[in-house]
Amino acid sequence: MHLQQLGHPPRGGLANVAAHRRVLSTRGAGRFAPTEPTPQPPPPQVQQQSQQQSQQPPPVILDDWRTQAFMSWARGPASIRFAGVRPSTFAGVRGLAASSDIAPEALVVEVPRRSAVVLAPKQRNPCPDMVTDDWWKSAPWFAKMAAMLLWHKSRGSQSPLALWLAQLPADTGVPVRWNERQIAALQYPHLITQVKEQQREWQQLYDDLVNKGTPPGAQPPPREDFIWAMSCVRSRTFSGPYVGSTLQDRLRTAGLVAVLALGNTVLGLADPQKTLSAAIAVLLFNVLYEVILSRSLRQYAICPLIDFFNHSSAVQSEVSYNYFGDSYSVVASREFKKGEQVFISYGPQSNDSLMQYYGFAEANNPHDVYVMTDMLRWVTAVRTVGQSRLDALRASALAVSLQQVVIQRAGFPAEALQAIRFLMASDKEAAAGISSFSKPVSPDQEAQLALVLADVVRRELEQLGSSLQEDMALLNGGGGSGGGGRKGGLLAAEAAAVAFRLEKKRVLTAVLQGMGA
Ligand SMILES: C[S@@+](CC[C@H](N)C(=O)[O-])C[C@H]1O[C@@H](n2cnc3c(N)ncnc32)[C@H](O)[C@@H]1O
Repeated sequence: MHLQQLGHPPRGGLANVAAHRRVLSTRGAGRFAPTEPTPQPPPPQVQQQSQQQSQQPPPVILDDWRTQAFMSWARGPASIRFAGVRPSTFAGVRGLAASSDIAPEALVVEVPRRSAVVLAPKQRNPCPDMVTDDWWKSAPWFAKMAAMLLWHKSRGSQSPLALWLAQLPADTGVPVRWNERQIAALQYPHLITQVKEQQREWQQLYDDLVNKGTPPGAQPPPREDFIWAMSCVRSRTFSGPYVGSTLQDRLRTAGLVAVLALGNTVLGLADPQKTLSAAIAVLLFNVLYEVILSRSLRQYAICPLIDFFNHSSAVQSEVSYNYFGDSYSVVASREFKKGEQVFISYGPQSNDSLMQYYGFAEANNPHDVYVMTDMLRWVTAVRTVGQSRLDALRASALAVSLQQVVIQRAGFPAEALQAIRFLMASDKEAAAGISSFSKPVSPDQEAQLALVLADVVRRELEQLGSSLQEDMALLNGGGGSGGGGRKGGLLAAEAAAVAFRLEKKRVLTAVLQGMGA
């Protein structure tokens, strides 16, 4: 069975597993759903960026004791199969480097489910000594997985996952763990609002755990640990539709039903014909129930070693679940040369979600957008709009079309264009009603519209607090980045914020260039 990574078409894979693979996606993908305009081919600078994949900094092979212990565990007790990759750092960021040439479609990593942290739908509370069943039932998936992680951590070397846990990053680099000043450095109201909401939500989850979710006699984990665990979960989990029971579980159920049916027949408790029909009915019901169930439910998994892959939107390799092998795997989507970083795709994610959930922004990300939180403010600042026209817009179906406007490099959403055409129209034109502005009214009005849009984008750029050039100078000043988290003399959080806001400015600049402004 094949699950789809959000936005990615199913791909072929190893011949023997392809038909039974399900592709999983990283969380966070798809939360942000631009609706308009129609996707365009990537602009030239994006294609250039994709080609630059091979110009990655050279890998520095990781051979510290933690990595060595983890890799021995992976090879040994965890039975993780991998070929042609080794943990390395690239300009200070850990990832997986090709240790030999990797052919397209080669199996790169395969992790048995038993060596992964998996959350299946309706899973019973696996850590009742740490969280109550009531908390478990009401907590969101990532809080449950965080509790599982902390439970394993609390068992120290007793946990089968101890050597994997030991090498998780202490600083996940995500803005939910930043202070006010660092968040403000993002300069982008849309993400600032999202991060602050996330901080409130996570605080509430922790308060619930402390006040209602800790069993009598147990100590809740420290707040910092809980927040750290949730940020690890959100940046390392893949999810996909639930596949129901594993093949092994189904065979076990079938065996049990067969034994019961045989017992019944041998002991003469029931007519063999009826027993056979009942057994078949039970098995069919079982399979059908799970097939129906699996359509609406999701499974979540963090797979050791697969969680070392960094993201690139220029590759298509995905994480898949192999039903017959009961394992998760990554198959190379293209050739990787020895020494290159082997990336996977976390899905077609904008920098908003990459920043919020993973703590980085991708340069020239083709899926990036700019969400303008209050476009009407700029429209009315750059052109005079009569009050009655504003009232008519507010009373129409397009009332919110100039709030949270999702702007792509390719342009503006159709509803926003329609609303601005209506605001700019003469009284005579406007009398035709707002619905008549869904398409260009006249070449003159379209020319006016383009001028307004260019002015709006310039206004937005002007109030961002720094220019694209200043951000580039900040990032490049002093050069280099380090594991300790400095880049161009900036601390990791500041560097990430500057890199992020630079990309937002690139989106707006590309919009201006696209309009010839
Ligand atoms: C699944 S982990 C990948 C391995 C991770 N670099 C590590 O050392 O454990 C996801 C995290 O890796 C980092 N990451 C992934 N892709 C990246 C990229 N293209 N550039 C910079 N950091 C990236 C981010 O910190 C993200 O939260």
